[in-house]
Formats: sequence, structure tokens, C-alpha cells
Amino acid sequence: MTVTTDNFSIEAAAAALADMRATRPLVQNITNFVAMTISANVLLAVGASPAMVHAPDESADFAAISSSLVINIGTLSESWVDGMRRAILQMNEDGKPWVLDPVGCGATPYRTAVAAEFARLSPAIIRGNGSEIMSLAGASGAGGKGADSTARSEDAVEAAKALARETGAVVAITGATDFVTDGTIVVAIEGGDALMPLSTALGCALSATVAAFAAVRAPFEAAVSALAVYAAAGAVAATDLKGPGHLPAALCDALYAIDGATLAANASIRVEAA
Ligand SMILES: Nc1ncnc2c1ncn2[C@@H]1O[C@H](COP(=O)(O)OP(=O)(O)OP(=O)(O)O)[C@@H](O)[C@H]1O
Ligand SMILES: Cc1ncsc1CCO
Ligand SMILES: [Mg+2]
Repeated sequence: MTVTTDNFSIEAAAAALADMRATRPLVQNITNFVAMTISANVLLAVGASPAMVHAPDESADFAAISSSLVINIGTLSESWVDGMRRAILQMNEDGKPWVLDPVGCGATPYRTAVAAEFARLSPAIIRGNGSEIMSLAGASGAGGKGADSTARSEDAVEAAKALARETGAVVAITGATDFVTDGTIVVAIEGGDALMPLSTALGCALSATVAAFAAVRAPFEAAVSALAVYAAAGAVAATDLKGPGHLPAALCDALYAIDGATLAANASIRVEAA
């Protein structure tokens, strides 16, 4: 795909959503224990078909039948990393897209080393919070508070551009404003709600959603479309909630119901730099 600013609009995101739902892609998730159920529910609600398959003995075979893959290092251990590696290599051999969510990158040397190894294995898209992206880009001393970001997404844009250039991946940073870059163009997405970081693993479920869109669009447009859909659904879901407790369920309801008009009314996309 030739990247032009026409690819980044609410209309383009709505069309990507329709194509994704029509395809109902099989998305393989190798994700953390915290995120599994909400990720599967989010994928089902938005219109994809999730499967959580991580064992080293079957992860590559499952990758061979999946449309896309998300690798999330949230609760990693040696055998999980082995399963991840095998699935990644299969996707790369088959030329299919996979998304890296470098949860907690910077928190421990092991986590940072695994994230750095996977970032070098040609992910189509890397999606993380500000602290994770800064750490993965090699900013010294960067790293959040475990899985939570201590940085604003704005402050990670330059790191994201450098990471995109170094890895060839499209890099998405989430926060109050989301940003997506290929190292040259930067697209900002507004929407969501301040309650979202108070409900665990919504970022992880977003990375899974990005993988679903990557099954039907090139990486940059897939990331922007998925983030816009999620931003709009998050804003809708948070309306009338008393706190974060019911947010995951409300988010699934909003993702299930979202259409072009709701998307346009609750999220915006702007091209910041080209
Ligand atoms: N202050 C905020 N206002 C609006 N939306 C927000 C805010 N903070 C986060 N979000 C949204 O929440 C979603 C998850 O992003 P976040 O940056 O919290 O992920 P994360 O830190 O990786 O989460 P987790 O690791 O718990 O899965 C994104 O859609 C993002 O736009
Ligand atoms: C809380 C938490 N700890 C490890 S993974 C995870 C889910 C959010 O990333
Ligand atoms: Mg996260």
C-alpha cells in the first residue's frame, strides 16, 4: 500500500472495520494471564475470532492457520517465550502480520531483553504505552511502574519514530492521545476516557484488536483504524459509568454496536507530520 494521508480518516477506519467483520479473522493470541479473557471478549465483540494458543508444541502449527498473531509479554516465562518465538517465525515464513505488545519493557532486564529480541524479528506493528515505547527504543532509564506508564504518550513520539525506523514496524503509543508512526508520518487519534487505564489489560485487548485489523489492512492503516474504533468505543462505554468496574463489559457492548456514525461522533484522526 502506498501511504498517503487519505488512508487515515474516520471513513477509512469504518471501511476497515466492515472488512474485518466480514472476514472474521482468526487471531492467535499469546498473551498474559491477566489479559486472556478480556482480549478474547473484545475480539469477539468487535467481530474477530480469537484463540489463545501458546504451547511450544503447537504454537507454530496454530500460527500456520491464523490470519494474524499478537505477542504480549505481560506474564512471560521461558516456555512461553519459546512458544512465542516459534509462532513468530511461522508467521514470518508465511508472510502474515503479527503485533508486539512489550508489556512492562524496562521493568526488569529479562523483560527488556525479550522485548528487544522480538522487536528485531519484524513485527508489523508494535503497540505499547509511553514508558514501554521509550524503553524499547533504548532511552536510558526509561520504564514505567511495572505494566503502567509513567510517561505521557506525547513524550514518546520521537522514541516511537526512532523505533519504527530501526525495526521497520509501525509503532503505536497509547495514552490520553494515541499516536501511530512509521518513522516519517505521525497520526494522532483522540477519544477514549480517563477511566481506561484504571481497568487492567484494556491496552492488551487493544493490541489484539490491532492484530485483527492487520489481517485486512496494511500495518499503518490497520493500527490507526483499530485505535480509532477503540477510542470511540471507549468514550461511548465510559458514559454513565460510576467507575472502572463495569468498563470491560461496557467496552465490549460498545465495540459490538459501533458503526460509522458512532465512530465519527466519538473519535478523531489527524495527520500531524508527514
Ligand atoms: N487518559 C486517557 N484518556 C483517554 N483514553 C485513554 C487514557 N489513557 C489510556 N487511554 C486509552 O486506553 C486504551 C489502553 O491504553 P493504555 O495506554 O492504558 O494501555 P496499557 O498501558 O498498555 O494498558 P494495559 O497494560 O493495562 O493493557 C487506549 O485505547 C488508550 O487510548
Ligand atoms: C497487571 C499486569 N501485570 C502483568 S501483565 C498485566 C496486564 C496489563 O498489562
Ligand atoms: Mg500494556
